[in-house]
Amino acid sequence: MHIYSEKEIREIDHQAEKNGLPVFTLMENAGAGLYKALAGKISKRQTVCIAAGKGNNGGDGIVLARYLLINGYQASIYLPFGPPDESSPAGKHLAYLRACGYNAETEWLHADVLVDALLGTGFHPPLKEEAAGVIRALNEEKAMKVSIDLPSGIQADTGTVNEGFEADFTLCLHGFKPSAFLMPSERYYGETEVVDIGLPQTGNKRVWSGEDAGMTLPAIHSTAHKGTFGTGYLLAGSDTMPGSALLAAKGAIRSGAGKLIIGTSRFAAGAIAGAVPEATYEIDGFYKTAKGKLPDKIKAAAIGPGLEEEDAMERCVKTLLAEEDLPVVLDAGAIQKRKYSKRKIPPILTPHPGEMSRITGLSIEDIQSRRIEAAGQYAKEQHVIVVLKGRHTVMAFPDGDVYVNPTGNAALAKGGSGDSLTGIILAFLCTHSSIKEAVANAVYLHGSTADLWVESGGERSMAASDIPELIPAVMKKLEEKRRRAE
Ligand SMILES: NC(=O)C1=CN([C@@H]2O[C@H](COP(=O)(O)OP(=O)(O)OC[C@H]3O[C@@H](n4cnc5c(N)ncnc54)[C@H](O)[C@@H]3O)[C@@H](O)[C@H]2O)[C@H](O)CC1
Ligand SMILES: [K+]
Repeated sequence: MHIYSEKEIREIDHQAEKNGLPVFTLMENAGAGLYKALAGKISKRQTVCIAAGKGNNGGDGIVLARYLLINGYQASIYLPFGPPDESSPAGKHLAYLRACGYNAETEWLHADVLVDALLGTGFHPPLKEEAAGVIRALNEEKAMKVSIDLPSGIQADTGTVNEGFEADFTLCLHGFKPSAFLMPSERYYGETEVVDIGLPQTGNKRVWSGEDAGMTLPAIHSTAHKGTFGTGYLLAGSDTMPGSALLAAKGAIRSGAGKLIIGTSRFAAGAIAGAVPEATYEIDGFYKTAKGKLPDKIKAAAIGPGLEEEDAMERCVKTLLAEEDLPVVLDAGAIQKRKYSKRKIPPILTPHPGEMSRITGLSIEDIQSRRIEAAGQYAKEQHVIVVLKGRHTVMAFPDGDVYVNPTGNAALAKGGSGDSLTGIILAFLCTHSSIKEAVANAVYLHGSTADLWVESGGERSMAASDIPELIPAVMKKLEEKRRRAE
């Protein structure tokens, strides 16, 4: 399930045209694919009105109308801005439809099913008043509402919306557009489905699906012992925030960390040791690491939950990053504005939008309106892995790959939920051989705990401490997915 920006879609179309597959043909494929997807959702008793604009999005709607009519559906076409230019691909498809003998054009948009083919990736704000009026009229209709590619009035790449078609579902062509994962634009999409139009998938941005997680979760062999996966080192918790270390540690233990050393204050160790008897403790590990000392033979490290930014932090991070082969997660207090040099294993930063704003200098609003782009840019520039938390957590890698997480909900919007995520990532860095898969699966698993919670509990009531307790059931589901993928 790939994600393409407007620019990428334009380049893909251009390449296809150059290589012999013109937009006219892609439009034909789009219409046929849209028909297949839509026919399963509607009946021949229902009337379908396709509101088509003058661009290629409208052309897709015109081809869809032909397939519906050929197959006995009651379809009509509404052209509020007039017919497309005769020489354009959409204009040629309209001429072909007319030549087939169908008199489908109407001035009447009332129907059981309304298809929005007004504006697609070619829309650039501000929305003209004429188009806004049509979108408003469509929204007022009581009908099943379907958008082609993206809801009209929504931009492909940003989440900002002034006025848009409110779809019940959207049939996305070739792949998703970033705005399907941004707020508030996401709300206008309704349910989404990708329609294949015969082009190879070439992008480096995609949704990290449950299938991906199942395929990449490592198997546990019967010969495994506590040392099989190596030791995780967690630098977390302080006298005032001992709970952060607890939440991260429990996340790590429940996610399969064989051995865990927690570097924390004496007070915090005393406060949490009873709840995490599996771990060993490095008292004042933070200050020891700041002085250049690390426990022997650690496989991965995470630093930040429950730690304040202070002078020793920079020295501590420096010690960790000096170990070229050591995967390191930087969270909370360890996320500061700094320059990273290229490293064999890129540091993994887990900022929420506020922290992302602090380290990039961009406003939170700007980051949120283009999360995929903002995370991707920082990851490339700084040679780091960015896990930009929030709805649809974005994972961006220095090589340009970006994964968007489909799991999770507002139940996770609580203090402490990020601490558990850090622990889960730490455990997965120990158990996975691929850093990318470790990060993506950890984020997927973390979000899935909230999805499981809302099956029986209210979003509001979930606490961060519920996350580790929900991991075993979610892990079982993932393990089943893994077995099915074998
Ligand atoms: N590879 C693919 O995915 C393919 C997708 N297809 C479809 O093509 C559209 C994009 O088509 P394009 O012609 O570039 O643009 P649109 O149809 O989205 O829009 C052009 C249309 O919109 C008007 N317009 C632009 N901005 C505004 C505004 N602010 N207010 C009002 N009107 C505006 C403009 O004047 C034009 O009339 C993509 O979404 C897919 O649906 C191809 O069919 C095949 C390949
Ligand atoms: K549309």
